Amino acid sequence: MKVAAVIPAAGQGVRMGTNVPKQFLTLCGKPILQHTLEAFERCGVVNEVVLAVPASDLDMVRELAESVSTKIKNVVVGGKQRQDSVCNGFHALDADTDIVVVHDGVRPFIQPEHIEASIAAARVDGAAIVAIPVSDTIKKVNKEQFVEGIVDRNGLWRMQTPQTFRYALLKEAYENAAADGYYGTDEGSLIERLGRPLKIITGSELNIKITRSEDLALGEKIAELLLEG
Ligand SMILES: Nc1ccn([C@@H]2O[C@H](COP(=O)(O)OP(=O)(O)OP(=O)(O)O)[C@@H](O)[C@H]2O)c(=O)n1
Ligand SMILES: C[C@](O)(CO)[C@H](O)COP(=O)(O)O
Repeated sequence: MKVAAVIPAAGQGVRMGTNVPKQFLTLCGKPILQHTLEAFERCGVVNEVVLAVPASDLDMVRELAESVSTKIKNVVVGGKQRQDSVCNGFHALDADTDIVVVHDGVRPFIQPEHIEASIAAARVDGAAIVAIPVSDTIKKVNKEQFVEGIVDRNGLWRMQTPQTFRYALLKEAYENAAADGYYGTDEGSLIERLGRPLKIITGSELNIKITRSEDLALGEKIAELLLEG
């Protein structure tokens, strides 16, 4: 079985507000993207890794990636939106790939067992997403920041990555989305449009997406916690 990971890391990091895109910021002494690559290096089931990065960082990332990972198949230029970047990475894969694991470059605390669980589920069900159940009260809030109403949280889960698919299914999902000009915030939404099942794997609260500046301090603590464990 050939398993490939596509890691989108071509975002601007607007919400982080730094000049350097957040995937290259230092967390516990190394770039965030390096932590992510090391997690995939530790995951024995993944055979190869494709990265999508900003055009201006292609050479720098290729050097970094090849120094920490033995699995780099290609480093490609990302696109305008996250979906474009993942799609560019997908097109760098061989057609005999069985399973594709999509994982945000800025989720550095993914544990190999969650990657493996998503792969095992995708083999059976075609598509699997790592997610966690919502544990707060959820309300709909308007632009003026007044509550419009409560949302029943029963059955609500927060989607993370990895999002893992059989190659042929993801290919069909991209073709379908491209034909309709559809953009989603995750790959799972492209599968939903096809009406295919999506299995949910329970993940971890520690698998945060580094999005805003406060996530950097939180990330340092999570890294300490994982090192202790
Ligand atoms: N055009 C894009 C946009 C995002 N990403 C990647 O998708 C992941 C999750 O996206 P997000 O957290 O939204 O990152 P940014 O788009 O960089 O953040 P922002 O929306 O704050 O600009 C990140 O690894 C990011 O680099 C990408 O590869 N290409
Ligand atoms: C794919 C994702 O990580 C699932 O939670 C998320 O949607 C990506 O973040 P973005 O802010 O929508 O780019």
